[in-house]
Amino acid sequence: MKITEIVLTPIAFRDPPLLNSVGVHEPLALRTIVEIHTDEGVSGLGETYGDAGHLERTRKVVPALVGLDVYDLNGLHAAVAGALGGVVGSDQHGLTGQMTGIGTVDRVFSPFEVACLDIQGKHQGRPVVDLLGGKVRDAVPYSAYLFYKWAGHPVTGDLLAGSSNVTVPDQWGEALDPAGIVAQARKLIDEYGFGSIKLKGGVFPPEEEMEAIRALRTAFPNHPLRLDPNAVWTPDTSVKVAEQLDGVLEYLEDPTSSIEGMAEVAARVDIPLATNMCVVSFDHLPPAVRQNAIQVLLSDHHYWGGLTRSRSLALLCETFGIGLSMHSNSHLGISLAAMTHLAAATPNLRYACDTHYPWNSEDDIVKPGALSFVDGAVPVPSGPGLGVELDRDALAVAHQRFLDTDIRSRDDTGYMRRVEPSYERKNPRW
Ligand SMILES: O=C([O-])[C@@H](O)[C@@H](O)[C@H](O)[C@@H](O)C(=O)[O-]
Ligand SMILES: [Mg+2]
Repeated sequence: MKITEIVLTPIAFRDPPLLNSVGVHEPLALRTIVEIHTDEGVSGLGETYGDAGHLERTRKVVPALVGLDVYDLNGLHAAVAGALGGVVGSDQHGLTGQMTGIGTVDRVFSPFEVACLDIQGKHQGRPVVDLLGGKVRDAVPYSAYLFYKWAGHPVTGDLLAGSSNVTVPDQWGEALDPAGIVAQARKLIDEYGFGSIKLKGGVFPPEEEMEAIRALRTAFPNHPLRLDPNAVWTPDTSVKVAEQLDGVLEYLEDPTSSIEGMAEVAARVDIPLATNMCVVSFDHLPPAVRQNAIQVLLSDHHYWGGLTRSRSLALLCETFGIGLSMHSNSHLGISLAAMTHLAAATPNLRYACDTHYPWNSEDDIVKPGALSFVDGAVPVPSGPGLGVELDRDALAVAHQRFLDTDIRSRDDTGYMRRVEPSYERKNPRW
């Protein structure tokens, strides 16, 4: 079954002003939608990052993939590696860890692999979960992903003109203190039924973020809690926080940077440490295992080379006694479907997965119906392949948004500086 054509459509969708350790989300986030067409008339979908560098690398490999068989995933991976010719990318904002050569290949390969699995599933009349080993759960639990945030994006005349005085409030409201974070959690949990909570930290001094965690514990006594400051604490600060939140958090995510830094903290604390920053490609695993740096890995098929490689990663984690969770960046429904099929086929994925979806779902480019949240979990779409269909009108709107904006790469720090010119990026900050 040969690939006859690949269409890449860069899109932009609205994103609230979510704060993190390097700044704040811009009003629009970028993705690229991948459509693969075949000589048998079956087509498949993938979704990946939309930043300029990644888009360019993704475009670069397309000619090498046309003519290949959608069942030859090894051949496709080799073709991507060959076309990239050893190039090493960067995610610039740096929140998904340091990229390596193999990590770059895996990142570019991923949406093509997902689209090929979508085609294989449609061809065989089976959902993707069946191609990954079969369903071990009917629905995949996700966590309420909380962010400190402004009431809305600052606006003066044009969208990015930059004054912090005027804002257009969004439906989520402001969350800059424990009460705001608890209110945000309540809204997400009321609407989606989430049974776990993650707070994106690294925004305020650790004492304030611990206060927010304690407020969440009081408000939601039975919800497992996580805190993720994206590696802006020193090892000593990380140890202090871990000691004070021992018994409160199910895991502490990326408190400090590097495998060595995480190993130092892990040796001094009891609380499990999780990462989606210091172990982000296969060549990071041996040193992380040798140094006992992490207890939980947040996998992410977008940079671990797609769904089949993520299944291999799960097995490696099981082998080395590392727990498995799932990471998310801003994304739409094709990614949510892929994440759900993967998690449903991964027996040792025992933590609720992260998802940004509630923050961005209003601009989704898949037709409604296939994806829903029931008690905080997404039932595995039952249709063949990924089980989702493109909404061509919504895709056209999202592509036009991309054409109309100047944003070509995610730049949380640059956007923050337009609003607060004295903002400095620091690592470690505390
Ligand atoms: O979207 C964000 O601000 C997150 O901080 C994201 O970029 C991270 O990659 C991610 O969610 C994480 O868990 O580190
Ligand atoms: Mg993280």
